[in-house]
Amino acid sequence: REMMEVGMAMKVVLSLCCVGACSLAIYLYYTVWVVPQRLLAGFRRQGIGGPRPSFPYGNIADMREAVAAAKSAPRAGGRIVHDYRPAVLPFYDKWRKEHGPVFTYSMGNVVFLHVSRPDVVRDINLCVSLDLGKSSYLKATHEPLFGRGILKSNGEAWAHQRKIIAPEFFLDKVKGMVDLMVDSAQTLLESWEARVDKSGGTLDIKIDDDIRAYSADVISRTCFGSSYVKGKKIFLKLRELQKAVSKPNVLAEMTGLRFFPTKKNRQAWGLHKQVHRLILEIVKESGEDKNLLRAILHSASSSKLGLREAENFIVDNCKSIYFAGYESTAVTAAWCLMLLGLHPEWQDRVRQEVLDVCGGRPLDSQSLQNMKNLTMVIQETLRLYPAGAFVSRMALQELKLGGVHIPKGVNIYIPVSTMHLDPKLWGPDAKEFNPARFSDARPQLHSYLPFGAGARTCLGQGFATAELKILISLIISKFALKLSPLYQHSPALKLIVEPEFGVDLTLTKVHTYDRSRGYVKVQLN
Ligand code: HEM
Repeated sequence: REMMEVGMAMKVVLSLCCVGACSLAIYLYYTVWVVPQRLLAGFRRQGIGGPRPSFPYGNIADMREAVAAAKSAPRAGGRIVHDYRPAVLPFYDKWRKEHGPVFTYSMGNVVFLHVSRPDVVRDINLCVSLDLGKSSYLKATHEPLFGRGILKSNGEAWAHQRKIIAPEFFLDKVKGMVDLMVDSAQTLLESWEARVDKSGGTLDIKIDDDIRAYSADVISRTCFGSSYVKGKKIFLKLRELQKAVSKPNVLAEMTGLRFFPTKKNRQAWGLHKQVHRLILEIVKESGEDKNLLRAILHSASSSKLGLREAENFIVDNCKSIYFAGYESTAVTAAWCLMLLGLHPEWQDRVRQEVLDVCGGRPLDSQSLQNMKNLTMVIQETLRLYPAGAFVSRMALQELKLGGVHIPKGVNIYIPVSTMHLDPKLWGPDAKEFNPARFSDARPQLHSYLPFGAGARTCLGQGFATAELKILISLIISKFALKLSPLYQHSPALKLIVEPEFGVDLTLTKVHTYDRSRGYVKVQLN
């Protein structure tokens, strides 16, 4: 009898396990396949199609195939092609040809709406509702890098962070940072000058590390009141962290589970802990300067947050600023110098302009404003090489934009380069470097998106522009640049689009700075 009871109990347990396993399988099938299929069917009913997804990864295999094919395709025979889409996002080109400028695709159970139709983009730009948030795709993968800081948060939490951080980048604050930025640039200029002199007047140089150090120094000093030397470890760790999380963790994205101790996860968690500790050290040592760090600390201490939450609030927002303010500006400066190296005629125009505007006086915010050619060169760099490949959003509630009904949970991706290279918007020379196109006041307001769109637009835009103008004007007024034969043009999408092998330039000194006479032309042999 006892044996029978044990047997019965075993049967019950087994049956429960079977029921549990079946329910889990049905649940997974429902979330991974049925829900996204319903969303896609809803779009098809509106006449919006897209590539057919396969179970369970959607269109990921198609995307990988297209990337592999693009990698093995022959290069443009040494010619520099500014359109980075075939190299970086080859699948979009194919899908856009097949399905038009608005189409759907899926990655795992996440549904994407690709939008490159100007009227829909304009509506996204104009939408200020909190129901349109940041895309949650890759949130699990990127968690160690951004946490719940301003870059990735949504709703009231985001609005609160934006209110604290945005005023620190208003124009009057940026004006007050110009001297610090010029100071940071001196280190780079002096080191390049010494190296050019040492090598007999001309130097081949890979510029990226020096430019990153400049950008890191600017952020450290202006926002955190500390020097790059102090912040250096943070930047190095953040860059490692960026590399560690630059590939999607598909399993974590599909299941929401991030606790598998895979090698990549362990590496990212370790780096995250180290950065957390380093940022809190900077906080402890910070003085009473009125800077961004003070504003964040003040907000954390006046909110009703527990110690742990307050620390996370501080660290996540500092990490977001370190990352946002450092990478994209450094990469944009590198692309800009590459383009000037290719276009000596624009280099001459900018050099002359700097001499005319400054006349040997130190740079200030007014002279930066008067540099029209330089402004156009930077705008054109950001049009051809926008660091952010997409503007990404998510419908946190059901929305209607540009006449398209978008259900809750759908991710909206605007491919920035496609908007920037559209010949209907920018003319037949859209793929060429022609800064003069920006001589008309703000062309293509809603289709020029290097700093994003609408309520979530980059709040460091004025800061970044000042920082870029200072660096480029000082470099151009001292050196003539030529693109080195060592340069390999290969834009690559890491988290942002960067030159895969860096930028190699040949520098020759053209002016030297004399305290009494300002910039003095160097006599070239
Ligand atoms: C050339 C340099 C830069 C480029 C190309 C750039 C680009 C962008 C882009 C595309 C976005 C997303 C906007 C959107 O989704 O609509 C963004 C957001 C942001 N950027 Fe920048 N950025 C640059 C420099 C900076 C700097 C220097 C800072 C600060 C020091 C900064 C701080 C931020 C912040 C905090 C956000 C998040 C805004 C929010 O979600 O409310 N950026 N940036």
